[in-house]
Amino acid sequence: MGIQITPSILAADFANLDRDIAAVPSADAIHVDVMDNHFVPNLTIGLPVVEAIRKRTTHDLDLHLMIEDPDRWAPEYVEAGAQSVSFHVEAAAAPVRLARELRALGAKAALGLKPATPIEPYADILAEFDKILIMTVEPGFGGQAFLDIMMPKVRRTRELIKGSGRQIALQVDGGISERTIDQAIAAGADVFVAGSAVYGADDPDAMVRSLRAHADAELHQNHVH
Ligand SMILES: O=C(CO)[C@@H](O)[C@H](O)COP(=O)(O)O
Ligand SMILES: [Fe+2]
Repeated sequence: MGIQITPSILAADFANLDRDIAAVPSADAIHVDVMDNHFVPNLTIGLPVVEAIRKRTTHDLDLHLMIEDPDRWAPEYVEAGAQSVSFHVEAAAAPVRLARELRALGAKAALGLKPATPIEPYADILAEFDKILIMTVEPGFGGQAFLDIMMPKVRRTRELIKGSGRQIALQVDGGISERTIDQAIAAGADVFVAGSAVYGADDPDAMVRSLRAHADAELHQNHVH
């Protein structure tokens, strides 16, 4: 599977999404944060904007739904053109049924966990997912400080993934930068969301490549995965 760097357009200019998505050709996918002002105290974009983005880029779209009632809405984001849809376990009524529905529609299904949500209760359903998303900030806003206290959970999740014998990606989201990515990779993450680090850089695409180089170097040094 390898390392993946997925820039978050939450830190882009929402009036210039076309330009800012085109500014990161080295991205493995574009991370799109959907917030509904209920599951998190912030409001971003929804289906019409995802449909519009889909027409403007050939990159995969990695949807991160921070919304209530994902059981109702997540499949619609596959119809809108997403290749991967993450929903939060704290919000889902029937996470296994929803994961199966997303996969049946042809998308990857990912299970998201807020910082205070432990992974252990979900050990038996991990194999239903293509990816686990461990939040390394409280969801809702970009530009927050990386929570290094989440690294034990990332390690435990990597162990559970190994135990499952499946190819399941492990994504971290929040506060990822050249300074913090090493800790996350050492803990076992292989997919990295970066918003402010990428779009706050003078050259966003150079930052994507730099983050990947950091991750590759740390991976080879530690042989963690
Ligand atoms: O899901 C979220 C925030 O809730 C993220 O995807 C942020 O967009 C990451 O931004 P940075 O922490 O990298 O600035
Ligand atoms: Fe996100």
